[in-house]
Amino acid sequence: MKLPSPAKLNLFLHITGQRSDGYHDLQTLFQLTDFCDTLTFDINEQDSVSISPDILTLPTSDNLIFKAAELLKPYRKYAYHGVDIVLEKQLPMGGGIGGGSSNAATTLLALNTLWQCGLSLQTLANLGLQLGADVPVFVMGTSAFAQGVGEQLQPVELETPYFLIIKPDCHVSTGQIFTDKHLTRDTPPIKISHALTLGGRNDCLNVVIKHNPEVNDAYLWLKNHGDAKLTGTGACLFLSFNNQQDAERLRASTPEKWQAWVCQGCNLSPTHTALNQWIEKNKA
Ligand SMILES: C[C@@](CO)(OP(=O)(O)O)[C@H](O)COP(=O)(O)OP(=O)(O)OC[C@H]1O[C@@H](n2ccc(N)nc2=O)[C@H](O)[C@@H]1O
Ligand SMILES: Nc1ncnc2c1ncn2[C@@H]1O[C@H](COP(=O)(O)OP(=O)(O)O)[C@@H](O)[C@H]1O
Repeated sequence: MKLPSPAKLNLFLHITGQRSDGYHDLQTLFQLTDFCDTLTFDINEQDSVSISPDILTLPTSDNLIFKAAELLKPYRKYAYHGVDIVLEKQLPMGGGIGGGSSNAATTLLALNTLWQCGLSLQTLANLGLQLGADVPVFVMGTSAFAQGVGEQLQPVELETPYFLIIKPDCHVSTGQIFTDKHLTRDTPPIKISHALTLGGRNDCLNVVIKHNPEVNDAYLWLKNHGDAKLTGTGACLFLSFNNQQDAERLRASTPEKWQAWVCQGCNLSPTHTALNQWIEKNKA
């Protein structure tokens, strides 16, 4: 089973409060995209989980793909079933586009079918939340307005523009951003109708820029060309376009020190589209 694993963008990200466990309450608009990793799953009968090729900076036991598979093991129909997974990585890691969370969600969705676990999407999303706040949106598989830490999801139909995504050459620590005392933590909650018509801003932007001069440089450059935004806690920035040619043109002139990609927004996750096709094709 070969499935795409998409990136998300946070079209805005408001921090509305802080919980007693230290985590922050958010309101965000998740837009799914067609910018994807690819995962191939091959069931084995040795009860083992393998991931190839190795990622030098990421031991297998820390890989969210491995953690997702281990989380699903108790629900397998046959306890001897394992899986060999090949990961074709395209999405930059730790860039605020949710690649790790997306890979975890794709693994939960694939193995729920291949291991015949029979869990509902909501149960898979609840399980996935243990791995990261962004896992549920990828499991549920639609662009969504999210609240809580990102697990209270209301599916939405968004426009599907093209995006230029750029990645400054630095790694933003999400923990450092959320512990900065200057972070805005009291944005008044908005209603979904407001979110869909008027949008919002990214409350993390100023703190991210303060700690990461490379993000500041890239933000200033992108801002010259339109309404530049930060996704999640960065480091990636993005700009939307009505047509692909304009996005490609700006990508071609992006300074070489920054990675840059063009993709399109989508309302249904490419994982779900491919999984549904696989299920249809493999019906007995
Ligand atoms: C900010 C968001 C928005 O989509 O995206 P990313 O930039 O990571 O993609 C997510 O909510 C990121 O959630 P998640 O992926 O679970 O965060 P982690 O990297 O595990 O969080 C690192 C640390 O940040 C703090 N943290 C994280 C999320 C949150 N809602 N409140 C927090 O206070 C916690 O101290 C946590 O230990
Ligand atoms: N399969 C994976 N792909 C990417 N990152 C992973 C994966 N498994 C674990 N990680 C870890 O999760 C961190 C966050 O990754 P990612 O979801 O890509 O970024 P972000 O949370 O910034 O959107 C990475 O820095 C990496 O250490």
